[in-house]
Amino acid sequence: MSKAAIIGGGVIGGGWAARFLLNGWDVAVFDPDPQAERKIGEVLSNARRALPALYDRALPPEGRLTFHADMTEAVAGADWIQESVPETLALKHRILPTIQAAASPDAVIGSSTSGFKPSELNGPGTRAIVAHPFNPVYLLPLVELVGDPATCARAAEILRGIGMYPLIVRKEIDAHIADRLLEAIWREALWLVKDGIATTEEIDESIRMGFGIRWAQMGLFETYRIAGGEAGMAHFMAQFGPALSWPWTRLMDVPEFNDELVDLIADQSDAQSGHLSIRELERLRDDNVVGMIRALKRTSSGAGGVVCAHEERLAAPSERDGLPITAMRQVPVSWTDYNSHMNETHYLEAASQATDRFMEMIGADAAYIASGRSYFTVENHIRYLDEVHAGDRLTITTQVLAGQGKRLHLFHRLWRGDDTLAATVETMLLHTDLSTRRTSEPDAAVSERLAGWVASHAGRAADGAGRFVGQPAGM
Ligand SMILES: NC(=O)C1=CN([C@@H]2O[C@H](COP(=O)(O)OP(=O)(O)OC[C@H]3O[C@@H](n4cnc5c(N)ncnc54)[C@H](O)[C@@H]3O)[C@@H](O)[C@H]2O)C=CC1
Ligand SMILES: C[N+](C)(C)CC(=O)CC(=O)[O-]
Repeated sequence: MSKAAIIGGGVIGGGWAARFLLNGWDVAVFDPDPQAERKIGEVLSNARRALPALYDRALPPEGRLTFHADMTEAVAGADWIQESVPETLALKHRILPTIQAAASPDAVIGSSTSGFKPSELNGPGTRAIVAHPFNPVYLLPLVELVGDPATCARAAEILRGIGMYPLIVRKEIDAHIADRLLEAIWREALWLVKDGIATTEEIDESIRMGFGIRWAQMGLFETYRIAGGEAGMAHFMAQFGPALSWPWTRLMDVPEFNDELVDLIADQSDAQSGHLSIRELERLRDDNVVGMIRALKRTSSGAGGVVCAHEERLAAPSERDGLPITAMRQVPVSWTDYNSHMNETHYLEAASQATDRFMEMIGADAAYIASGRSYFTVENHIRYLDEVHAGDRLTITTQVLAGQGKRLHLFHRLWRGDDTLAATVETMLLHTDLSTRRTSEPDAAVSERLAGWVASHAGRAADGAGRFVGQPAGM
């Protein structure tokens, strides 16, 4: 079991704790704030409802969370130590030598700093790298890594293992890459509010109704390439380049940071969002982010591509009761309904995932389908046996009832994490030629693999198979 030590458990430390914990790491937290345990508990309960919802496979079982009054005790034996104390260089200079002294020689020591360079953070004898994440750390994959190349390479591999996207910054620079970009927008936004051009709410609308949606899927340069039309990037630059010297920007100048500016922004922000608590806003943000990343999974773009790659790495047991496990996943909140349990449609969605996996197992995989052959479902019978709730782990086994010629007859069992049989889904499929859309014989290799499964499941009981709707119990 791997262990992470989180030094400073505020907004970002809490997010790191959740990211590691929900990916099966043990997590030890040191934070002198007496409220730290409560705050991390609240962040964790938001993370538990959001992170598994990105995945169509189950995450590993959660690790163990401990809180420590002594920093060296938290750090002892950790494979990854993440410093997330406030953004003050003097404080980081006090903390890092203590971490270094207690750390295992090969532990990665990361700092969440938004802006300090490794050469500023490290003094004699400390060897921290920058591992700068984005809020919410448990959902957003990006981590900027800055520092010693060998340590960054090792850190990158660990971060991929917990579903993150490490971006190694080629040369250290104040505020790394993303925060330099964010700072430019932040500065311009502050000017617009201070000068009475726009309110905080209007600026937020200008982002979320337009370019904010674009950026999640293609970033800046690819979007602008498209904006150049068929002539592409060179044309885009020729057309909009002159604006660089027009009065479109005040980026070289910053508004004076004083109480008046803080009050102006804070008052408008309260008017805009003060009717929701921070935890409510976090849940709203998380639900939206999950929905967007799931949409990006369909084209394996951006953060969606990172989740797809991570999903491939998530190992699942292969067998239960002598039957193959064809799906293992957690139930997202979005699958539940007004009765506070998993809605009927998603029993079929989960079973359909199991059918797809079984098709892969007999060689009717993506390449086979691309070659013009597939299976079409012609009938399903679902028995809803018990309730399933958000966050429950579902394990699905698949039994082959018949598999000769064009016919493939499957019986899926949906097991809840507490070993309760929650549903069975009986599915009949017919092999189909995708060019004629008519049934056809599978190819010899698929038939042969299927025959192997038929033989190994022959004679097994399948309680509940072959039932019809309305059939009295016990019949
Ligand atoms: N808030 C954000 O959006 C982001 C912040 N960061 C960086 O993460 C770091 C932490 O920022 P936040 O989490 O926002 O701050 P925060 O104020 O929410 O949390 C800081 C935590 O550190 C604790 N702390 C204070 N002194 C400590 C000490 N001596 N030892 C251990 N813990 C101590 C505090 O009790 C608090 O819980 C900063 O370096 C910041 O630049 C990075 C990415 C985003
Ligand atoms: C405002 N901030 C500089 C602390 C922001 C970050 O560092 C990253 C983020 O999550 O936006």
